[in-house]
Amino acid sequence: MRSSLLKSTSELLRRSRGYSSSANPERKVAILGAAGGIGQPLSLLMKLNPLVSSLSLYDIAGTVGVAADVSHINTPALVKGFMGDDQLGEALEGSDVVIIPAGVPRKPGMTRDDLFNINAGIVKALSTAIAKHCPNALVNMISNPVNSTVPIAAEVFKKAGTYDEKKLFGVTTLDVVRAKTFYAGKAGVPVTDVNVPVVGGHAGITILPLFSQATPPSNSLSQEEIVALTKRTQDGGTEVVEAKAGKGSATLSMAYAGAVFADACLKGLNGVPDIVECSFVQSTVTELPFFASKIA
Ligand SMILES: NC(=O)C1=CN([C@@H]2O[C@H](COP(=O)(O)OP(=O)(O)OC[C@H]3O[C@@H](n4cnc5c(N)ncnc54)[C@H](O)[C@@H]3O)[C@@H](O)[C@H]2O)C=CC1
Ligand SMILES: O=C([O-])CC(=O)C(=O)O
Repeated sequence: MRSSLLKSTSELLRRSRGYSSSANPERKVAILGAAGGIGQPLSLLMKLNPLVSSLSLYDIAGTVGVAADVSHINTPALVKGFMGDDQLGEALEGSDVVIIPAGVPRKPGMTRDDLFNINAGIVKALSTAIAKHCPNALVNMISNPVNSTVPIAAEVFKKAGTYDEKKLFGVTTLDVVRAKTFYAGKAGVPVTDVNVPVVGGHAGITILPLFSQATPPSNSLSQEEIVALTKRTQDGGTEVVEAKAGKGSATLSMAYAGAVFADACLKGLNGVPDIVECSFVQSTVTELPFFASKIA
């Protein structure tokens, strides 16, 4: 009697969270730029995510090998590779979440804004295809400069009549990941217990880690140390770009952060919002009329 009561209570809980009684809903995730430095490890991490039933790997080159490789992993997600403009529609069709790490990364001495000219065109083309083939998908924008690529996508979606501010995100979760790691090291607390809210955008001083709100709180950090932690978080991308000395920017930590954010999106779709510890730029925050004229 007790066990059947427990069973029906947990069944009720599952239902109230939007799960079916037996399995998770079918969810398709598409990664655009899947053969790149971020795309490959991100493809691996999404293949490991039990909430993904179909994984669509798209790039302009190299996806045949990446898809064959990832598809051998014995997890449920069915993997398919797609390459080139002709296959973009099929790659996107029916996607619930689209993750975009397509585009060029920085080299030492460059700012994220220096990537604008080339990445703006890539993001515009991919967003146009998303509006056509999966207008209801949650879009996770990784391509830099995020502060600009998100408004570009927003303008494309508005023009297509598919814009929904709740479904377009600039992924800035890597700033949270860094802030947590750096804070845990300085405060001497276990990193797995740490949360640090980060607000704002994803470039230099627009990245605003709120160490005053960090948990667990630390009384031992001086003002100087908090200023140094803030600067290190804001310059985290540059730290990696310089360390890689011309071989690109953060890829592994970004793939991790992208997988964390996509997982939060999938849980949100399943009725279990878990986005609190992630960080994202919403198009409404950074949107500028300037971008409307750029893509007109
Ligand atoms: N949001 C964030 O926190 C971060 C963003 N990034 C950004 O992510 C982007 C990608 O970085 P990486 O993976 O290191 O670069 P990468 O050069 O290693 O890979 C980029 C991939 O995009 C593909 N690509 C280019 N044009 C495409 C198109 N039209 N459609 C589909 N795929 C296309 C390329 O073939 C390549 O495989 C860069 O813009 C970088 O600045 C990087 C780290 C953190
Ligand atoms: O700094 C870059 O160019 C890549 C990036 O956005 C990051 O690592 O945060």
